[in-house]
Amino acid sequence: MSSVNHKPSTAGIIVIGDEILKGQTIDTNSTFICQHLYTWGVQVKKISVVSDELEEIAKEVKEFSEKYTHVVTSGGVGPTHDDLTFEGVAKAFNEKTLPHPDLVQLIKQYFGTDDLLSPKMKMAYVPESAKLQYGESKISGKRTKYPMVSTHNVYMFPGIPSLLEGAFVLFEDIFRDPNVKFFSRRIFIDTDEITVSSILQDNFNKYKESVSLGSYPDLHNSYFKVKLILESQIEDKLNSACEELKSALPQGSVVKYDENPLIDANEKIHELLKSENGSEFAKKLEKSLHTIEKALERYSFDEICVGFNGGKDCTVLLHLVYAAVKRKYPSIDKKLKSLYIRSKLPFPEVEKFIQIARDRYNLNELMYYGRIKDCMGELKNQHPEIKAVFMGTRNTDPYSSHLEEFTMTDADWPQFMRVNPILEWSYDDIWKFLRGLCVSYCSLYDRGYTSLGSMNNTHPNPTLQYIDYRGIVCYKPAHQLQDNQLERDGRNV
Ligand SMILES: Cc1cc2nc3c(=O)[nH]c(=O)nc-3n(C[C@H](O)[C@H](O)[C@H](O)COP(=O)(O)O)c2cc1C
Ligand SMILES: Nc1ncnc2c1ncn2[C@@H]1O[C@H](COP(=O)(O)OP(=O)(O)OP(=O)(O)O)[C@@H](O)[C@H]1O
Ligand SMILES: [Co+2]
Ligand SMILES: [K+]
Ligand SMILES: [Mg+2]
Repeated sequence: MSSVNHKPSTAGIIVIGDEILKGQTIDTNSTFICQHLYTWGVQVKKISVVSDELEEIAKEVKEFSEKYTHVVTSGGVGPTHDDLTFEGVAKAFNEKTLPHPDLVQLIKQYFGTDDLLSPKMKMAYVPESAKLQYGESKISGKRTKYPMVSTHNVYMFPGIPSLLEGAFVLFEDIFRDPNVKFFSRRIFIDTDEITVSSILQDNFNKYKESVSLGSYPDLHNSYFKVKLILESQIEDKLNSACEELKSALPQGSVVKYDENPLIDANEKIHELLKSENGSEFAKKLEKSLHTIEKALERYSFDEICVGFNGGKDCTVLLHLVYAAVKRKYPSIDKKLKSLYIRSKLPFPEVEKFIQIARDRYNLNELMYYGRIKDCMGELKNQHPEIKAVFMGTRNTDPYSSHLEEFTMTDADWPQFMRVNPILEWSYDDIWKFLRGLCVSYCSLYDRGYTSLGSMNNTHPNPTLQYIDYRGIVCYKPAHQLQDNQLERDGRNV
């Protein structure tokens, strides 16, 4: 084995395309490439975005190729006039482009033309010294149909994210540095950067030979203010730096944070249950899990749907149902359905959170506008397969004291089974669950809102109000509300 402090190989990434410089497309390819190169032990030194101009591409490729071990490009390999990557790379090495016989053959197979002047054939013109590299599918073990073009130390990938992502991971062997492994640790703190800057500086100075330390504030996180990332190739050094830093930070400022409570969601919920062993909360949580299990026995995956409007109660509900569904159907490829009935004046913060949750929980969101009862009728028409709607209703909600865990909608409503797994939960229980598992919730709750309706009828809860040192009116976060009875004090209806 070679030395642990082996100098890592380096890489530069060149993203090619006017659409990115005009802000019409968000570049996700460089992030994807960086994440993979990092885990493969390669240090990315620079990312550059260049326009679809031959000179620009050639100049950047030349410079990157001289400076870094590897150069990865994304984009500009299609058939249209603005796809100039192959020509640009050729120019960087003072080469011409020539049609590569294998590519000519491929294009003939796909498009049925072997006319060397056809625009489709443009994709076959690559730098003279180009090599074609075929990946091997990780699933079938077969050689991929379309090759990656490389020359010297430059590797050219398509710009379409799904194509780039599919292809890039197949070439791990080209990039992976077997002598390098990065270890990393994260510390989350709930004080601001200024308070800890001198502590960070001291730790950095002491370990700078072997450990890198980064500080990343997050202005919108409900759980921490700053994320600290320590990295090293030497695990022992990393551990000492990390331990020393933790004890130097102000007492109580380090918070336990789970960056992805959806991973092993079911196991984590059961850990919470165990840690609350025997409490009232644990009993209610256990009963909720049972209700959800029963519902999943009674109704098939297609027959269920989660009522999700971005509120705290349905956030708890969604997380519970998600965990149970994952457990019951571990390899299902269908999306869980959610129902969102949009009010006339939704808060933008709520809408944004609903979008984030939709992506995170991989939901098939069915959205309707108008009165709830009418929307339920539309739902019935468009999705006759749905029989049951999971809801985050609690007994203390208006008109809800009579509800049971399974209650049909009222006789004069479109008929659905309402499944209410968290009926008995108190306001505090809701926060114990969300904060105990680090589940993300709508940002309005951190600004004093304790229950959410529409913009025209919802305000921050007056009990949470205080005046800060500048004399400005502020609100404490919802989870700090003392009197559970006052939950709806910010609501007009
Ligand atoms: C899926 C679903 C089913 C509902 N079924 C009924 C019902 O059968 N009878 C009823 O009076 N209200 C029903 N409602 C309305 C709710 O009781 C309640 O008025 C609505 O969720 C607004 O709550 P909020 O004022 O706390 O925001 C239903 C709502 C939803 C989302
Ligand atoms: N517009 C809606 N679209 C879909 N489901 C809804 C809608 N309104 C209410 N629900 C369902 O009814 C439940 C009860 O609504 P409620 O407003 O009390 O709770 P919440 O929105 O989850 O949280 P909060 O009480 O903080 O507003 C929700 O949890 C959700 O399951
Ligand atoms: Co509620
Ligand atoms: K920083
Ligand atoms: Mg609500």
